[in-house]
Amino acid sequence: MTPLLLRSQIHALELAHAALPLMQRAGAAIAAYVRQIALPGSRLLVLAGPGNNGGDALVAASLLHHDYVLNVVMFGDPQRLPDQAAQACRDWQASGGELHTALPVLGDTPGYALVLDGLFGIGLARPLQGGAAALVQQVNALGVPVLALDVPSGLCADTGAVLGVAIQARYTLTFLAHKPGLYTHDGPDHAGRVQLARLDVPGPDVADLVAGDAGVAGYGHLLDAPGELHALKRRLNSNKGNHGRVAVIGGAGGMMGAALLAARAALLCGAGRVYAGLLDAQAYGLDYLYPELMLRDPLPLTEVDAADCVVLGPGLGQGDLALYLLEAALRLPAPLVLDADALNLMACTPTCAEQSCARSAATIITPHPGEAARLLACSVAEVQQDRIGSAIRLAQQYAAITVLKGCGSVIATPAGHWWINRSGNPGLASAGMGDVLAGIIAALLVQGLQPQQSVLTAVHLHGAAADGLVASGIGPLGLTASEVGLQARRILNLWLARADAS
Ligand SMILES: NC(=O)C1=CN([C@@H]2O[C@H](COP(=O)(O)OP(=O)(O)OC[C@H]3O[C@@H](n4cnc5c(N)ncnc54)[C@H](OP(=O)(O)O)[C@@H]3O)[C@@H](O)[C@H]2O)[C@@H](O)CC1
Ligand SMILES: Nc1ncnc2c1ncn2[C@@H]1O[C@H](COP(=O)(O)OP(=O)(O)O)[C@@H](O)[C@H]1O
Ligand SMILES: [K+]
Repeated sequence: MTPLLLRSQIHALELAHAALPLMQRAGAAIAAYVRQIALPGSRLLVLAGPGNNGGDALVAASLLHHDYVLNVVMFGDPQRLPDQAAQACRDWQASGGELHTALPVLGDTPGYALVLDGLFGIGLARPLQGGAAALVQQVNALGVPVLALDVPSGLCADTGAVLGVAIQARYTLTFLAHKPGLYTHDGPDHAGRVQLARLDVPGPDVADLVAGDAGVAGYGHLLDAPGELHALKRRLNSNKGNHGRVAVIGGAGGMMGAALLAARAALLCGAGRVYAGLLDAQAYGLDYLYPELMLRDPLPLTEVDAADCVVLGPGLGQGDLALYLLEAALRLPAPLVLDADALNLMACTPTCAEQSCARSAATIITPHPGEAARLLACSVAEVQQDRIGSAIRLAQQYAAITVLKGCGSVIATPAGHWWINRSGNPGLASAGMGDVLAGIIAALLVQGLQPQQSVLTAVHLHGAAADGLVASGIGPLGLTASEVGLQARRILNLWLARADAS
């Protein structure tokens, strides 16, 4: 899996390799990339900021000078550039290059083929305001493809939060290592296609030694592959009893669909037996589409007691029975997946955190940002401003593997390990998708994957299913959770066959 480094960890890597000509290498990588995407002779707009990100842009400008028409806009005082960037600036001027202080008016001359955004990189320290914000807005309004250098200016490399306003790039060439902010929250909307230029610096072993902020164990990983699936391979001589029992509890009045979606997804992803304990007194005794499901009254907890994994929450409601079931489930010795209303109930029942921390089996919580905000007693905006930190805090507060859902779902463990999922698309932004995810996690878990591996694989599979459907014209508009469950089955079996063949 691809490492993701926080800014503090990138700085550690940079320090460890300070003797290398990194800015020269970054400039060369930019120039090579530009040659791939812009025709020689075309006009380029180069934005150079007040730090080393600007230095990178200026080195590239010098390298591209002979083959392109370049307009370089310097934001900030060139006299106050850091040493290497100041040298890059002198080199640019020595080669006859001009520095503009504002976007040149082009008049009748042909427009820009490409903008190189070297305003701010990982040194962005506060929201863009005034001249910087205006420049970014002007550039976004040009409607010209932008190549962001390292990070789109205005985007926080650690969190993917837009600080004021941010460059809307078509491409991002990022240096040394991938940054989490490119892959979660607003990052993917601003970064476009991301490519890494390692600058001939070996992997992030050094950064491994650097603990991030409080609670962060080290660098994270981009979840861009399914991982080890060997445990899912079935013996020829197997029976349903070998493939685990999932119990889904939820489906109060008007919300039975949520529990059925989770239960069906568990069935489709291979669980040997799936029970659905439905709170709705009017619940049908049968799921006509999937009569394989065993629909029960959630009380007594007989099937639940025997389950190898319990999913509690889809359509659960927040009444007295729901709370009773939550507290009973927290006492079960089986792994537990808590979603939706189970999380809302936990947020307003302080004893649940203590109960969750005391459990011997794995606890998995899958909040969307709204549920996470309730659990952390903060606003959704605060959760989103720091999705990695929020996921780790939740994992620690509940001693639970946590999936903070949304664009670039963040998975975190109580030990502070973290991942960002790369699969998925906004077709998933529709009702019922979270229920399907909970069911998939449980199915993988009861079939023998370890809890952490179940969560990572399920999250990636869920997104990959949506991506596969969108690629075949089903979605993003109108993609349904039921279709994602079916496609997850197809992809999981393909992954398994591929793993088997290799
Ligand atoms: N790491 C490496 O190994 C390598 C790094 N490289 C490159 O260096 C980049 C990091 O460079 P960097 O540290 O100089 O920071 P950078 O992003 O240019 O910005 C800092 C400047 O911006 C200013 N500033 C900040 N926020 C602001 C705001 N809101 N509004 C206005 N101003 C603001 C800030 O001013 P101050 O906060 O001091 O007032 C300071 O002047 C990195 O992204 C990569 O491109 C490559 O050369 C390859 C090797
Ligand atoms: N824009 C998006 N990009 C990628 N994944 C998304 C996006 N929006 C939603 N998802 C995914 O879809 C699922 C939605 O879950 P949730 O919000 O709990 O839905 P529901 O409560 O309706 O079941 C999560 O797995 C989430 O990560
Ligand atoms: K930039």
